[in-house]
Amino acid sequence: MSELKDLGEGRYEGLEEIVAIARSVGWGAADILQSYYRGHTDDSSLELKIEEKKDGPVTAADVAANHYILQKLQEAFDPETFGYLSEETYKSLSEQTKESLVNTPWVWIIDPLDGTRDFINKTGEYAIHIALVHQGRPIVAVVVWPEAEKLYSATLGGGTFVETPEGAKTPIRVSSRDAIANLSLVASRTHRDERFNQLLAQLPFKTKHYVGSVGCKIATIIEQQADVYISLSGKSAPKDWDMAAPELILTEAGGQFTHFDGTPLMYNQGDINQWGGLMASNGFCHQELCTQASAILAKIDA
Ligand SMILES: Nc1ncnc2c1ncn2[C@@H]1O[C@H](COP(=O)(O)O)[C@@H](OP(=O)(O)O)[C@H]1O
Ligand SMILES: [Mg+2]
Repeated sequence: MSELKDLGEGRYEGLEEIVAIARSVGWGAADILQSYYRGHTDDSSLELKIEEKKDGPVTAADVAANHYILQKLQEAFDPETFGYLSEETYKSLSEQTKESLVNTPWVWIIDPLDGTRDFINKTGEYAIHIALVHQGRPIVAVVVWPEAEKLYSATLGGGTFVETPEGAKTPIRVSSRDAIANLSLVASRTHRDERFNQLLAQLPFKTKHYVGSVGCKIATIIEQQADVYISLSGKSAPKDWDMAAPELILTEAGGQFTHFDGTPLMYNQGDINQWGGLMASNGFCHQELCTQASAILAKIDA
């Protein structure tokens, strides 16, 4: 691999080579997840074992895809230089390793199976997220939606592309709908408490859809089937690996992705939770949506 260089001011050298590797790893992981999803029952090693954990279910598919992604990335990107923050392995890291990860400038943030609940329930809405962050911000991202046979990839400043297993890589952009009353919202199917439902009920969107997996929700926005995704933490919050790759594929496709107060999401900061309200949109009414959501929440909380 040729050298990855930080040229300053958000410019990098070597991102194209890196995203090419991440894309190939993304397709490989999709094959693994699909063999579990399809349930090749003649092969008992592909049986879907499900474990209910505090943070939700973990399946044998999560574990197998995680193993494959880490192995492939670590072969290409020296673990001496690159940190690895993955949903399936984070919990088992020692406090010392977690601390040194925070001080590592280049970190791969991986969710081998986002939308595990939907994977188990066979809605087809599950995704693989692979992002490289530099000093807390994403610079390379891959999101694969296996059941749609689509892979989305982005590099900072280089745009977002979509590809199919046999097709060419083509640029993709968000919709140009620019009035809130014409926008369609996508939100979580399962992570919604009463406060979040009240917020959504008071926002004047044209339509509301509930889709599993953050990667699939952001994919529906860059495919122009929706325009806005909102996340609001409750007792629990989504994590770095849920947001890092989807964020970059949206912003490089022309959208915006921020906290309700307009500040950027920061990753690998020690607390892997992404607390509070997060707004992802096609960009046209972003500021107005953030202002409205904050005002509605302030009333709900009063
Ligand atoms: N409020 C919340 N608390 C905890 N996790 C959340 C969350 N909102 C979203 N997530 C995580 O984001 C992913 C997509 O969730 P959803 O489909 O509900 O949008 C899931 O990841 P995993 O499936 O990787 O565990 C889920 O755990
Ligand atoms: Mg996830």
